Amino acid sequence: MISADEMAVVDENAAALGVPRKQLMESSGNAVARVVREVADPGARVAIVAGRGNNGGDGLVAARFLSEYDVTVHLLGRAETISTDIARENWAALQRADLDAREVRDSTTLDLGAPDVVVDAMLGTGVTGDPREPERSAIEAVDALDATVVAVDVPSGVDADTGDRATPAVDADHVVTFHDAKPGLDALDCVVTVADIGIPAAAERFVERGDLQRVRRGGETKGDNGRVFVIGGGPYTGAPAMAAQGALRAGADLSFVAVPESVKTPIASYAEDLIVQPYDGERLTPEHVPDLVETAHDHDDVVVLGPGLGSADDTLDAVREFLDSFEGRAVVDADALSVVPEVDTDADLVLTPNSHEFVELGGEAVEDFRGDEDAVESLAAELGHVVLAKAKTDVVSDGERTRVCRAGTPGMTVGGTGDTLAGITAAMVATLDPFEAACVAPYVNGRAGELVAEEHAPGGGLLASDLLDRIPRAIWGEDRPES
Ligand SMILES: NC(=O)C1=CN([C@@H]2O[C@H](COP(=O)(O)OP(=O)(O)OC[C@H]3O[C@@H](n4cnc5c(N)ncnc54)[C@H](O)[C@@H]3O)[C@@H](O)[C@H]2O)[C@H](O)CC1
Ligand SMILES: [K+]
Repeated sequence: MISADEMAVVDENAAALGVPRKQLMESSGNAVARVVREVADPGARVAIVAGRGNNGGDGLVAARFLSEYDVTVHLLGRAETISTDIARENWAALQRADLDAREVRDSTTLDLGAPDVVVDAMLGTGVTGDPREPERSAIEAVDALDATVVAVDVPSGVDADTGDRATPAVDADHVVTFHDAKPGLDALDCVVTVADIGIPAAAERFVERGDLQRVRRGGETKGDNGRVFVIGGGPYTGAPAMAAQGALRAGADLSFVAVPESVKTPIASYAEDLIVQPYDGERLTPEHVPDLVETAHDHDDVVVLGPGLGSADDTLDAVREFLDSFEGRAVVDADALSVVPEVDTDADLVLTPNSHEFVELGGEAVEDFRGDEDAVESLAAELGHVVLAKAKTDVVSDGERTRVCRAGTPGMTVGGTGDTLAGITAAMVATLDPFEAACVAPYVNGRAGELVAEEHAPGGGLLASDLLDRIPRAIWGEDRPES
């Protein structure tokens, strides 16, 4: 089962892997034609009613695979209003091939004749709201016919995710859906064919640019896009600042940094955008914990626990106590990771171990997580938290779902890229399900590194701080062609 939103992610990932949508459309149209051949003999009259999106595009492709039938294509609107390049190119091919393809400029003049089969290629997963004209009249015309109806992807007027039927909606005898079953088709009283259209499994397994569709920028008031609260500092100062800036660059509205008084000034000097809240002393100790937990709970912050904390005994005691009493969402990184197996926390955690910390957490020692994804999956299942295992190839698992992220560049072995990743992850956790957040964050971090390498550090010498101002482009950048 796959939702329409998830299908759009997989579609774009297939394109990123070199299988463009036009190729998928060719396979989709071919699959529709195969079902038409199952339900009608050669010579039968086939009316293909096409909308102006890619659902219509599938129908236009199907027309080319039905040469032994008496096919008429009815495009619901003027060709120049076709909404995607690939559908428009398929319309042009029909015109040049001199197939009987007509533009229906006024839905009241729609005359489908008396076809044996109707292909419903009007509305698919891109439908918004109840069918509007001309699709509305066309659906009523199709339902009034005494013909076998083959719907493309989903009957027009039916919601692919919920199965809800708009008024009007097509009564289909057959539905040809693509790649995976759609939840909304289950309850329909018709024959459903799930057609493989050549999307590689990798389009779901690997995190690619399609996953960026998940990144949400929501509400209008400050904080709607997340508040991140970095608890770090201690011996090291760069790490908490880098994590806090990474969070802002990835879309968080506010980024707070709790660090020892002793390092407040250098951290505040890194970026005026950070709100530094010092705690007294030289490092995190248990007496600081109640206030930190209260602050995090009061503001529903996504916490980043760990950057630069160091591993003094009383600091690790403080981490233990924090996790014991914190019930919100947190990214746990660096020195804070080692105590996670010891505490039974109610918090929703995303753990971001490198290969050394992975073993400290109880994971199996592996060369690279790629090829040993099971090790990550079993550790996540054992700990009951999302694990983002970082290496040349990152592997993310929540104990059931496991995905692989290959984005990045060799120069990213430099110190600090784990800190930017922790901040990006927290920003994503603020608006996404923790597993999805943990999948898209390393893609963003890796893509930012690739942009740095492309622009000014091709051989190496990349600084983690170089990633920061590339993060927005990695997410919302201009290089995301319609594919
Ligand atoms: N991997 C795959 O599953 C593939 C699926 N394909 C097909 O693509 C459609 C989705 O195409 P999309 O262009 O996103 O949207 P639609 O064609 O479904 O509809 C958009 C189209 O219709 C207009 N529209 C939207 N809402 C309404 C409405 N309520 N009333 C009237 N008109 C409406 C809108 O303006 C657009 O013009 C999917 O279903 C598959 O069939 C790809 O072919 C390849 C891979
Ligand atoms: K349809």
